[in-house]
Amino acid sequence: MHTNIETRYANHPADVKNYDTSQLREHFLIENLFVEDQINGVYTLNDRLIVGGIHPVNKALSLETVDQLKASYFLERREIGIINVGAPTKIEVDGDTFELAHKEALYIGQGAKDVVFHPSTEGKSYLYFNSAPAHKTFPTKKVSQKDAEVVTLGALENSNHRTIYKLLVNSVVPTCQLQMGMTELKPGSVWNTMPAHTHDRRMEAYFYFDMNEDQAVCHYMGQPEETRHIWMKKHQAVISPPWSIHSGAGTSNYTFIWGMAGENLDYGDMDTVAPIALK
Ligand SMILES: O=C[C@H](O)[C@@H](O)CC(=O)C(=O)O
Ligand SMILES: [Zn+2]
Repeated sequence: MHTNIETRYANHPADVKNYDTSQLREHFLIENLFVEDQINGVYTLNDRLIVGGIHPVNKALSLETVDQLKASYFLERREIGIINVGAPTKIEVDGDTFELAHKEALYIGQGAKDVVFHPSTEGKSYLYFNSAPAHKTFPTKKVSQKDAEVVTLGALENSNHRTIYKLLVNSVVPTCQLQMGMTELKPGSVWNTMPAHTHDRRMEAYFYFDMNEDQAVCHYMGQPEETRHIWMKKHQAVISPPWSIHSGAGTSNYTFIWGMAGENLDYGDMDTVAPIALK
């Protein structure tokens, strides 16, 4: 076995209000996604999303089923989205090989039995994934930044100039409930998702990368009138419950991956909160 998936329960906002720093980190922060020759992650009871990292170095790693699923194979009742945050690498899906360049995504539909992640021959293979329960099989598809729905938001004057690549969204690839994409901040811009928002219909997970090891991102969460922060390093992820804002400010620019699951596939369904309304 090379897979480690830890269960995290969902939290009530009235309870989270009383969490200290270590409790906030224990419940929401995901620190060790990339361990050599392992698949590591978290099964959150927020919409049952699995958030994980795959780091094959010396051997290929198969997507094993885990206890939480009580399924004979991982994708028996699930779909998965994978984004390459490392060197170019190969993923095999029931005998078909997909070459994934840096920042390319792969959607694998429910029912795929043999999924194998290979070490990179050009550097280190780092793959980040989100997986959600699925009721139907949609075709497996590779998605590059050029296939994405792209929007550029913000301005350098507000330190939030950024490009959003909607990779695994329903205008690009049909999915049951998973949506994933990547947001790149321009040099000099540090704020993501500002103005912030909530979407009670969907939970979300953020994963920060593309930054120097000695830089950090201060991630904001909580109800808009009761916010908290979690300091995060490169290659860490954080769970955002449906009732929480999810926004961050870095000590440099960075890129992050967002992934959602829940009630709808409507990216635009969000309740925006003005900066001056936050507490
Ligand atoms: O619900 C959507 C997600 O929070 C992100 O796509 C927001 C984001 O990338 C940004 O504004 O920088
Ligand atoms: Zn969001």
